[in-house]
Amino acid sequence: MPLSPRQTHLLDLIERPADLRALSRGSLATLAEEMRHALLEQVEATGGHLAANLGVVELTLALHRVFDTPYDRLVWDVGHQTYLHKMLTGRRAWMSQLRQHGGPAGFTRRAESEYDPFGAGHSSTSVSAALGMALAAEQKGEDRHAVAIIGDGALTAGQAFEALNHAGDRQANLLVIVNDNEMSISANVGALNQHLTRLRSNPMIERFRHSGEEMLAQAGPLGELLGSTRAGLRDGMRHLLGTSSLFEELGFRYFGPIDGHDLDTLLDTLGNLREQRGPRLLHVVTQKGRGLAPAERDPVGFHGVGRNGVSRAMTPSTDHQPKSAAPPTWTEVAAGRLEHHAEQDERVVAITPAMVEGSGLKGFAARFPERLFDVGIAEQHAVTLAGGLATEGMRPVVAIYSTFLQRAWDQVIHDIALQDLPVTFLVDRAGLVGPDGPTHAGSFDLSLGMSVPNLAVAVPADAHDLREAIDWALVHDGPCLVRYPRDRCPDDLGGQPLDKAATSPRLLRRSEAQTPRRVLLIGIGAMVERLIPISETLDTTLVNLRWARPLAIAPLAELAAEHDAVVTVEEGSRIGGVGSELLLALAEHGVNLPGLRLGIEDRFIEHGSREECLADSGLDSRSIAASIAAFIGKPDKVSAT
Ligand SMILES: Cc1ncc(C[n+]2csc(CCOP(=O)(O)OP(=O)(O)O)c2C)c(N)n1
Ligand SMILES: CC(=O)[C@@H](O)[C@H](O)COP(=O)(O)O
Ligand SMILES: [Mg+2]
Repeated sequence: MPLSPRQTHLLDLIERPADLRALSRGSLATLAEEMRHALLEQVEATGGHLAANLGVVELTLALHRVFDTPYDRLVWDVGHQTYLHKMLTGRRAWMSQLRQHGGPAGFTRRAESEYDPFGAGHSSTSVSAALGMALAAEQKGEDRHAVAIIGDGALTAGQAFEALNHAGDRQANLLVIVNDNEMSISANVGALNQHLTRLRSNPMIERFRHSGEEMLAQAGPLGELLGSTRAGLRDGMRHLLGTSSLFEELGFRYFGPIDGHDLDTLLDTLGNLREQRGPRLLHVVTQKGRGLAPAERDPVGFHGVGRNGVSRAMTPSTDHQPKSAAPPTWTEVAAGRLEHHAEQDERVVAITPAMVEGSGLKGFAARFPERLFDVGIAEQHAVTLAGGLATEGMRPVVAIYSTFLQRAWDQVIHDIALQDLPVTFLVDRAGLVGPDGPTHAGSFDLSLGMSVPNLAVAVPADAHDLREAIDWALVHDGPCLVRYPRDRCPDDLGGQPLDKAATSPRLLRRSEAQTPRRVLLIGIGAMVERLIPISETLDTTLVNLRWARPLAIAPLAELAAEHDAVVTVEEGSRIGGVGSELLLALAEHGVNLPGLRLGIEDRFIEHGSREECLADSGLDSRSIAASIAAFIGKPDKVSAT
């Protein structure tokens, strides 16, 4: 059922937030309606993060109405809920290319607009960043507001607490807005979430607060005098009732909870807060998916949707749709093997930092609910928790995206590898992810992992390798990282092992070319599949490396010695990656050949489709073939040694 176009008379008037401030207050409810509809139309056309945006229509409008943006700084956490913010800040027409090559990013981005004072994509940074801005304003003597808007999910991360801890102590001039919709991507978890629920569901506090404030208002000048101690009175009441908020204990004045869809309440409350200084926290209750019934019912399914995702949701589904014949994703294959092991071995437990769905753990959750730990957005904790479990003989598996693991490399090194603990890391979204862009690209797990002692690193090229790697990891007496991309997974690319080790590379093809043009092409991970036709066309030998650590250097050196050049291809940072390590190791083994390393270039790759991102880094099939051909076509270089 296509979305019916609707007029957006008021929204059409808004080029900048200043235009919004010029509208009559009475027209704002209509504007909110228009914004919600424009959002649906836009996500229908482009896909993107829908449910979180539907939940912040009124909040976004109210913030830009009350605060003097961009002079006042709005720092949105994660940034996945900023589509309306972008619409109101001069990017509405451009949004038709959202997350596409050359279009606006799906997150905030400094380079995009002066209204995006801080870029994000990873969660829980907003309070730190806004605090930095508040302290800078203090240093420079500027009276500007710094406002962090953070979700209840993002609030579960350690960094958010670190920032609150600092801000409360400094008594910084900072407003933190907690956008509480009781959801992370999945239902939110944790004791803090329960604390927010208690705060939400304490009408007694609200009654006391309102009647107390009314009394003060009616007391005229005396009330005003007392008004300065109003926060103190309120704090006292909360203490008396035993419902003091954690935030007050940390030095913030706590306001709310208020209904984040009630525009009048939002405007009044934010207006009042704008007149105050010091650390303030406003608890706003919103509904993820608000205004689109299917998204309200299923905010998890509507966290992110593809093109036409809105109209599809509104079309009654037929249960007879043909099943897709496409191969499974890497995520599905890995999750299936994990479940297989969990079935066999009760020591196998899975840990996810708030990515149950994305990491393919729904099946595991249903089958082994007691053995799945969703720790919230807490990557560092997830890793060290696994370490603790491993010390007690469990076989923990941390299912994590490469990009989010970046948060926890100290834990991987210090807590896991240094103690040689048997923790398995299923590192998903390794490589270029596409529309989420550089904030979410998994470019660094290989170059980081290559240098960590004790850490085994599997780079499976197909489902067969992936299953074997997980099998190996779960009996190995030490840590192991298994990495794979956001893509479909080929079943079995075949090939012969180079030696008897379980971690041996596989030879897929032998070159028939004569010296001096015999090239050994070493494919790393998911790149191997696209190298098969290239190696045939260019007549190279082709090896599927399978394991980056341990690196099977002896059989590889033997094979390389029969060649005149070596080319490595990996979907990870070229700098310090597997290719670099391999070529150096070969040289140390006396095989000193000209080498070409293909990998993610030394710059951040912009968003686009996954194929466009690969092309941007020279890793699509055509570019790889061209690079190798150019390399082979330089006989001087090839014959130089
Ligand atoms: C460090 C990090 N871990 C995980 C994610 C993936 N992620 C994106 S949004 C999200 C849920 C955030 O929940 P919340 O902050 O409450 O925002 P909501 O979507 O509910 O508005 C998660 C887990 C991320 N972006 N960054
Ligand atoms: C905003 C965020 O970080 C997630 O929602 C992310 O976009 C999910 O990515 P996948 O679609 O790859 O699971
Ligand atoms: Mg939330």
